[in-house]
Amino acid sequence: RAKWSYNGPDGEHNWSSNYPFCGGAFQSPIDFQTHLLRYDSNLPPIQVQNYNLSTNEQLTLSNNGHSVQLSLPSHMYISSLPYKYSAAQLHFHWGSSNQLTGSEHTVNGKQFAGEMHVVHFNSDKYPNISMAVDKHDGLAVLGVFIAIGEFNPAFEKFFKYLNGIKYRDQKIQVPAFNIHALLPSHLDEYYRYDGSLTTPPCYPSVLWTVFRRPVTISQKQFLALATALYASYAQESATVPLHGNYRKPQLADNRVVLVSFKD
Ligand SMILES: NS(=O)(=O)c1c(F)c(F)c(S(=O)(=O)CCO)c(N[C@H]2CCCc3ccccc32)c1F
Ligand SMILES: [Zn+2]
Repeated sequence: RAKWSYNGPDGEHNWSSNYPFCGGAFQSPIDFQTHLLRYDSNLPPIQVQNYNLSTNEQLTLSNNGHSVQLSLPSHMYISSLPYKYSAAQLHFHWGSSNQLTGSEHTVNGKQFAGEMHVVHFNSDKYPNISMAVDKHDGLAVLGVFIAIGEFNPAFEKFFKYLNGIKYRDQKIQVPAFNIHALLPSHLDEYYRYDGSLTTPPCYPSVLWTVFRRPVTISQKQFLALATALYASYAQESATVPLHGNYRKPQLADNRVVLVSFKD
């Protein structure tokens, strides 16, 4: 597997030389420009099941060198889509300590401070995410914009452990908690389009649902996320900070973005 990063010689402009899909169609993220949007009254509110995990369950929090990810049990799922999509993991994209612009999707060019992705796979058709990841109906990702505002106690449930996974491939077990509390209000208002993984191998296998409303975390919480982690291994002398891990918006081509809200 070729290495890739968000800047330098292995940056996104060169992803397609090792990962051909990254130069293909249906790429994500995109800019939700008003003229691309089409209201669809048939889009139901997003419904999720078993997101309220019990505290005696444990989740694996890890630094994979590209993001901070939290493993999720497959008994969590989305029930309002044409297939059952079971949870796999959630992870984040952010800017840097002085750049409050780290979201992947944007709204009329507006970038939020960060973005959370809850990755699910089609468990009606595939036994696990590895079998689903490159199929056109394989994945469904919930995108949540992150804005700076009130302190968010739900995010603190795992932000407080970030110093235990400062370096690449470090992982720790953390007590599970109510993942639903990480989602914004109004799960009935969202953008919907067919797209891809936003990291290599960029498979065009994702049904994207990006909620209209952001969640907020405090400036202090955002700084912890933006400054705690390294993309480099613990024993490496040259540390590489992990920040700015967002792909730029891709061409929408003639894709329509459906929206579940009118105004
Ligand atoms: N933005 S995004 O497209 O949602 C997105 C990321 F940005 C992202 F960094 C990851 S990663 O952390 O796994 C690092 C690089 O793949 C994923 N992983 C997914 C897809 C790849 C295979 C796989 C296997 C198990 C669990 C999750 C995933 C990802 F889907
Ligand atoms: Zn992501």
